[in-house]
Amino acid sequence: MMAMIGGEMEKEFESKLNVQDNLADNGGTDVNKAKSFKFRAPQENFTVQDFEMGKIYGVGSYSKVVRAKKKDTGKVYALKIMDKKFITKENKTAYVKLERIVLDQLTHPGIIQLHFTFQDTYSLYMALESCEGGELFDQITRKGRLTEDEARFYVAEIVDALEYMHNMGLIHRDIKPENLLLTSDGHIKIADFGSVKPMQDSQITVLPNATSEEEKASTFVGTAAYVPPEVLNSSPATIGNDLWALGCTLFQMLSGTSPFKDASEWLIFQRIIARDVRFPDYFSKDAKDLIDKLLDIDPLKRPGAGPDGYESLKNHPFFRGIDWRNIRSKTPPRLVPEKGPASGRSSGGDDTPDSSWNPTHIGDVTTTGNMVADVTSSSDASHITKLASIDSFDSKWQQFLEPGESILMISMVKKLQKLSNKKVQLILTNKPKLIYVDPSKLAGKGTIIWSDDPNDLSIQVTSPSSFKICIPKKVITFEDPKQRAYQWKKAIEALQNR
Ligand SMILES: Nc1ncnc2c1ncn2[C@@H]1O[C@H](COP(=O)(O)OP(=O)(O)OP(=O)(O)O)[C@@H](O)[C@H]1O
Repeated sequence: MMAMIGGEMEKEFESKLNVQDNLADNGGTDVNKAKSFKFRAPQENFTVQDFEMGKIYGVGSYSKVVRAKKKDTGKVYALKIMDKKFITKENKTAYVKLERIVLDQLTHPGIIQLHFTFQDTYSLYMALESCEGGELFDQITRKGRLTEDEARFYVAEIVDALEYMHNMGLIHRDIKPENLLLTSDGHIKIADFGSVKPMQDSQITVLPNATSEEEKASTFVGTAAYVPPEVLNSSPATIGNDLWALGCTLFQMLSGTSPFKDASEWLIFQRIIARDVRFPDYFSKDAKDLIDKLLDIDPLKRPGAGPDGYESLKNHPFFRGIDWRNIRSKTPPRLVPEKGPASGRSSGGDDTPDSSWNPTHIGDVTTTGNMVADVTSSSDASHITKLASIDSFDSKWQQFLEPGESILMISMVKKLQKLSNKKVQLILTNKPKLIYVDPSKLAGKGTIIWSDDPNDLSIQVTSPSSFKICIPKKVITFEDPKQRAYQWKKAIEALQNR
């Protein structure tokens, strides 16, 4: 019975995702149409049993990325796992296809490489080059802010990769510190190509129907804080989008926060449209000037987007001394490791045998499809947390909302308790409602009773990353690694005073 259901699902999914078939009947006039296309990164017949699953690198809106070591070769990959049912239900097939086909055609040391793909009844798997150094975002958070030399190193590597990508006719559209990953030795790799947009004259082959639902509905693609003003005014995407986002990213490296920060997306958009940007005094003249130019309201005036191409960007005084031809041979800034139980672990080379590997944590395909276990959250290898089964894999927070209710703010935070700290998803809705959810079990863990009266509900910020929510007879302490404590306070108080 299970097999039949699985088989049906696979067929349905295949019909939506079959690249070769789509290409074969392509009669459209798309600029990037292909009569025949062969993937470079092969579609393998592997199964999850061929890998030893390790820690979870991160969770995206429709995927989970897990460290996975191929048993026969010992090679380590970042396995991006996507639940077919979820992707189909959420109309994300266009993103998946696009990311797969685009990554397949890109070869640059500053861009994450796709090694191979495979699938089973429930999931699609993309074996990506593993970035052991984590997100640039976390380096900024851990260091507070970067020195100008450190920022210059990272921005130069990003510029080098963007130049390649833009020359290939691709706009990334979601450049931000979370999508800039670091290798174990600290070099930058651009990741997350789900929002990519090929230009008219792109050298990249895409599918004729590779337009996402959001695109068709012309809602904006990307991340609120890094989106340029013209996109908010529904102008078509240009490479200027990425250059604006680069300006925001440099600002964030140097200051610790993005330039257009506010409590809600709507307020952020107001700031972007007004180009309400204020430079801290400690930014150098050159850094201010470069950011100011990258944040030009006119996308064509942003350095890199004008008629002289990338020369005007690379020749900017901020980059004085950069040897653009040998950029990847320079020594990267020191990486600050994560604090906590995992920090003592070797974050070193992909081939380093890792004592936390445990043969018992391989996916259980017999009962639930695929289960993966997080073995690195504790040095004790017997501590194995089973993650949500594939059915609830990646399911969104929507299930905790009523019809018409929408999320105003959401953060993966730590709820500090006497004996143990719990990771929870804290959600504030427009109802207003304040709840926290267990992200792995996808179970509601608590509701903080709402009151407009600050005597019955108040929020105290104790540092940029920690805050307390005070309700009658109870104080709940949270830690937000993304340092949004003040934003939480602002958002809750704004709702109380609405
Ligand atoms: N190659 C990789 N090596 C190491 N970690 C990775 C790699 N690719 C992704 N990650 C981590 O996994 C997380 C999830 O990645 P994914 O591409 O699925 O989604 P995302 O970019 O975070 O979100 P969304 O899809 O919602 O835009 C990332 O935030 C990143 O921290």
